[in-house]
Amino acid sequence: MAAPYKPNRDDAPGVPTRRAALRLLDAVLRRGQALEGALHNATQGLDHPSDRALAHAIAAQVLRRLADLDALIDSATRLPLPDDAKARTALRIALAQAILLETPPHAAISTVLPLVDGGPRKLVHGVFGTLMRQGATLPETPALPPIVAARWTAAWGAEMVAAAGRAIADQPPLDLSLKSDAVEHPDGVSLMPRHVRLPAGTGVRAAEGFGEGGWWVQDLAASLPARLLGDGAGRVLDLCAAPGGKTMQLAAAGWQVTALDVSESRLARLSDNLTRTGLSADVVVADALSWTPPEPFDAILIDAPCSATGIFRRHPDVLHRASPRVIAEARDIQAALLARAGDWVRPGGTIIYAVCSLEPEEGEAQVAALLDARKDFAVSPVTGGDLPGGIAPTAEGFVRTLPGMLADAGGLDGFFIARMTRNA
Ligand SMILES: C[S@@+](CC[C@H](N)C(=O)[O-])C[C@H]1O[C@@H](n2cnc3c(N)ncnc32)[C@H](O)[C@@H]1O
Repeated sequence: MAAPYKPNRDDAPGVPTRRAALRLLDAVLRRGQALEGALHNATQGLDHPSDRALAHAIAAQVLRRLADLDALIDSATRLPLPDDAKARTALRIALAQAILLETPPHAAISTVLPLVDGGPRKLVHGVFGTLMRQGATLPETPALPPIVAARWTAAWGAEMVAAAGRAIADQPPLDLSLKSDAVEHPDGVSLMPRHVRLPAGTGVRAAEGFGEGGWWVQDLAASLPARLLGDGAGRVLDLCAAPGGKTMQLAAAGWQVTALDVSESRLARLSDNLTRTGLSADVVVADALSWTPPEPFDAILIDAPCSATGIFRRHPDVLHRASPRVIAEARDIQAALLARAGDWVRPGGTIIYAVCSLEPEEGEAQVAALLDARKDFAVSPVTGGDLPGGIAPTAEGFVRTLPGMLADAGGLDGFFIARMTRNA
């Protein structure tokens, strides 16, 4: 972990926030950290929550529009700046503010120039000035990082890539999962039973019924895996459970839930969520790669750790962190989890395998490998009735949500989900 940051006392107002944005971008783009995970360290020394929020917003906008911002910068420099040059990142920050966050250009550049003190200040000033004089704008539809665009074009086609670009431009709506349709909840659009969709930017804690605990925030796609198990029919293992969105669904549906996760801090959030919603589960802190259950379960839900490229709308950093190495590492853990869990479900029992990833090797390929290796498992095909209107199962009976689906209703995250049963 990077050493905590020490503030520079000579900084003019506004500069520390831009320094924090620079550290955030450095953490994501150079060290492969998650944007949310880097926030605490990178914003040390910013006393006001609004400054921390601004640093976060600037970094998130840069990550959303990185390819387009870089194209602008390259259009105004004779020799391309190296990808990881501080001058390039400083320009990305200044341009994102001036073009996307409505910061007056003089404020956008004057707060950024100190970031390149002792370096190419003149160049940064000159490139920014040139672009502002030209009235630089960004394309209406954001471009994806070229490596992601190439990968997704190969896997899903050009139309999906265009839809993913459009999805980056819009703030996604807020989905709630309800404990039951009878609970108090804010008014919104319901796309399935026990679901409500609210406009983007709705504040959660102030929303109706938060204190009563009748609902929790969960993207519509993320609610599908637990729905596929139906009403409680015995003991279920929620493997990789924290922070507990699916645990709460399963408990609310009447399952006796064992919620296991390797992360103690994330499980603390799961316990808080259970307390707020008045639901219960047996919570186990353990590494699923070494833990063994005392007896088999009736069902297992594996919401496996993954590259998380399906949640790029809310977490644009995933687009830049999901390198081939990261995807390959996730794939190895997923295969090991699936292989172990196969022995933990009773004959006749069900496994749900889910990943919030748009990479086929983490989804379709994992299930194909399991079905190949374990002849005692078969797909239990998902039907249209299990899914929101407008989404159909794949020909194999899986769920594959992609950018572009339900676009008119606000879209949903990218997920792969399979339901399999072990032969009795
Ligand atoms: C996709 S998240 C789970 C989200 C959760 N199911 C929900 O709906 O709120 C994946 C989880 O896997 C956990 N995890 C990763 N490796 C693990 C392992 N070897 N054993 C148990 N949990 C693991 C992570 O700590 C993380 O909480």
